[in-house]
Amino acid sequence: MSSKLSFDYSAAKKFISPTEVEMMKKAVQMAKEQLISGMGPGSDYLGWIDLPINYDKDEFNKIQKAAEKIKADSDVLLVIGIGGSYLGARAAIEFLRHSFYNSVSKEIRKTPEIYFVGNNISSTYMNHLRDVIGDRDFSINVISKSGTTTEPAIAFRIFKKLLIDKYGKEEAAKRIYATTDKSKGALKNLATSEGYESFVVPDDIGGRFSVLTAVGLLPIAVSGADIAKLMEGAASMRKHCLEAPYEENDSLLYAAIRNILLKKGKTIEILVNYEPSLHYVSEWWKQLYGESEGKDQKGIYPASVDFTTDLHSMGQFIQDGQRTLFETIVNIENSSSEIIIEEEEVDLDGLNYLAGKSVDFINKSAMKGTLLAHTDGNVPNLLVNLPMQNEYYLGQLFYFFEFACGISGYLLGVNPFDQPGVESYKRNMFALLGKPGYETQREELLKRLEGQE
Ligand SMILES: O=P(O)(O)OC[C@H]1O[C@](O)(CO)[C@@H](O)[C@@H]1O
Repeated sequence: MSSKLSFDYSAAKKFISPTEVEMMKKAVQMAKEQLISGMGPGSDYLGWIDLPINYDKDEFNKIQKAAEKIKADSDVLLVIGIGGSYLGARAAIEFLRHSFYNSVSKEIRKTPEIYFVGNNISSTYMNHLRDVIGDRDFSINVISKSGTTTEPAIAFRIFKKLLIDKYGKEEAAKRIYATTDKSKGALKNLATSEGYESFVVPDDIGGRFSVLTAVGLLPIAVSGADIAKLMEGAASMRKHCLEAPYEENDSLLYAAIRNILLKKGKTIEILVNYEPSLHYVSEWWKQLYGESEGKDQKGIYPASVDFTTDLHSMGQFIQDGQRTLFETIVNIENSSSEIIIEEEEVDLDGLNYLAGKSVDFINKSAMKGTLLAHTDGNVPNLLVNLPMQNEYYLGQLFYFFEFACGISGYLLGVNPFDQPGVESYKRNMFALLGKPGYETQREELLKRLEGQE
């Protein structure tokens, strides 16, 4: 077993020549130089680079204390946030904790149930969540870097009322934890005026790079996962990313290879897993790469599948559809639990040939077989190997993808740290909702919508 995450593109060698990898070296090194010197575009948002060795220890202790209080006084924690203020925490909790975290008995889980809200505008979802909370004790961690995002603001208004109705204003304020900008935004103002305990999203860390700040760490700590180990893993990967030479640098090579493949018309990258617990890691990764690279009419479209589940739905397309795809498999080398297939006296289901084999061995065989089949179908397959499913290696994985994302964005010639395109839908939504200041756009949009009827 290797002691760190490793990137392996040996299965894709028929699509990529050693010369191409060598020829990318200079560009990658320049991108790295730009990134770490802060000379590239978006350099106001590079706080994540040194975060794993440079984080605010007082804030970290405060997070752990708050987590202990929530664990002690709440059956349920609501985590309100969207995008980067949601996906990292959910990815970590689903990856690190029980597959049925909220449903398993409290004796096994030992920590509060955790539900995510404010990541959609569905009244059905929110009403159903009220049913789940029932009359149990709960707390809220509301997370918004800008403090002005509509989805979490709506959910917060609704669930804050529930909390106040249950506990009264004063006690409710003690059960609200706000993670936001240190000085500005509606949420910060509310937190200050109501006296909520607050945590800071540093100015120089964008939402999608914020999982290792209080944004991710407070909910992750409440779930019982070890956030110190998570930071340790990220710190070890930071060292590797910064110090390992190009030829041995997993993150630099991943950035290089995906850009080589893009130049060959592989415009869609599918992140693949064989463990359901990685589903939200893929969702986190999609925002990281989608918001960072998809601009100026450029970028690799980040998609994801959960195998073997999706082999029975998307498998046909990947094997045989339009040849614009490549796959990156996140492979957990050593499964954390084992089931052995038992022999049955009468082999009615025809599975006795598997007797004595572990379910993980079967899963890995499915992975290897699929990798070869997809490669034969002209879909290059890359591998990101994680030795085990724990906090340390998840910290490595987060940092590995973040660093590669910065490099890859610069290779592509975009600013990987802004997201101007997200504003378009917001402007239209505000205009249609009649938000003050959007009167002219409202008229125009209403006319356009009438024309469509
Ligand atoms: O933390 P905030 O400011 O509520 O933003 C949530 C998400 O919304 C976006 O700003 C896009 O609108 C993402 O970049 C961000 O992760």
